[in-house]
Amino acid sequence: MAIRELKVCLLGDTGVGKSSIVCRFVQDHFDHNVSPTIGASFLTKTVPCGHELHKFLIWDTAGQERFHSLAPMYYRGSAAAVIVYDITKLDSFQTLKKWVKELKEHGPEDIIVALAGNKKDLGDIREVPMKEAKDFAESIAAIFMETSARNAVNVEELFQKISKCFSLEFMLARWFAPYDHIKHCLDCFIRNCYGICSMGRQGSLVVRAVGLITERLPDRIPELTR
Ligand SMILES: Nc1nc2c(ncn2[C@@H]2O[C@H](COP(=O)(O)OP(=O)(O)OP(=O)(O)O)[C@@H](O)[C@H]2O)c(=O)[nH]1
Repeated sequence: MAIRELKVCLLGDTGVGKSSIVCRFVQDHFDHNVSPTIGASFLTKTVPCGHELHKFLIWDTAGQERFHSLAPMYYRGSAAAVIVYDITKLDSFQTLKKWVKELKEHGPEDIIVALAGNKKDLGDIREVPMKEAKDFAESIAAIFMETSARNAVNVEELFQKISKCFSLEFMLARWFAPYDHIKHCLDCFIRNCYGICSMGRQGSLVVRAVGLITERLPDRIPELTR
C-alpha cells in the first residue's frame, strides 16, 4: 500500500491539551501531570485511509508565549494544522482566532485547518459555546471537533477527518474542481479505476488519472479537450 506522509502541527494556548491530544492519538494514553512542552515535540502515527496509508508526522508546539516565534518553523510545509482551544477558557478561543489569522497570512496556501475544542469532559464549566466555535469553523472552512483527550472522545475522529482530506478521491476532486466539464469523467475514473493508479507526486497522479480516463473512456475525450 502506498504511504503518504502528512506533516501536521498543533497550535494553541499553553495548557489547552495539545500534548494530551497527541499522546491520546499516538499512544492511547492520558497523563494528568503532563509537563508544558519546551520548544516542540515530534511523534508519528500511521493510519489506513481507504486504499492508502497516511503517516502523520506530528509537531506538537509549545503554547507558552515565549515560544511563539518558533511556530513558523513547524507550520511551514505542514499539510494540516490543528488549532486547539480549551472549551472552559474563553481566552484560549481568542488565541485560536489569532492563530487562524497568522496561518492565513503566513502559513501554506492550501493548508487544511482543524479546530479542536478540547476538555469536552468539562462541559459543565464551559465558557465557549459549541455553536459559536462551530460557526466560526464553518466561516473559515475548517474542520471542527470538540475533543476530550482525557476520555478519548473524538481524538481519533479528528485525525480521521484530516486524513480524509488527503485521500485520493478528495484530492482528485479538489484538483479537478475547476474543470466542471470533466467532472463526469472524474466520477467515472474514481468508480472504475480507483486502486489501479499509482500514487506519486500530485502532478504525475493527475497525468495518470487523465491518462486512465482517456484510455478507458475514449468517448469522453471531446469533453476532456473542450
Ligand atoms: N479534563 C481534561 N484535562 C485535560 C484534557 N486534555 C489535557 N488536559 C489537562 O490539561 C493540562 C495541560 O495539558 P497539555 O497537554 O500539557 O497542554 P498543552 O496544550 O500541550 O500545553 P503546552 O505544552 O504548555 O503548550 C494537563 O494537566 C492535562 O492533564 C482533557 O481532555 N480533559
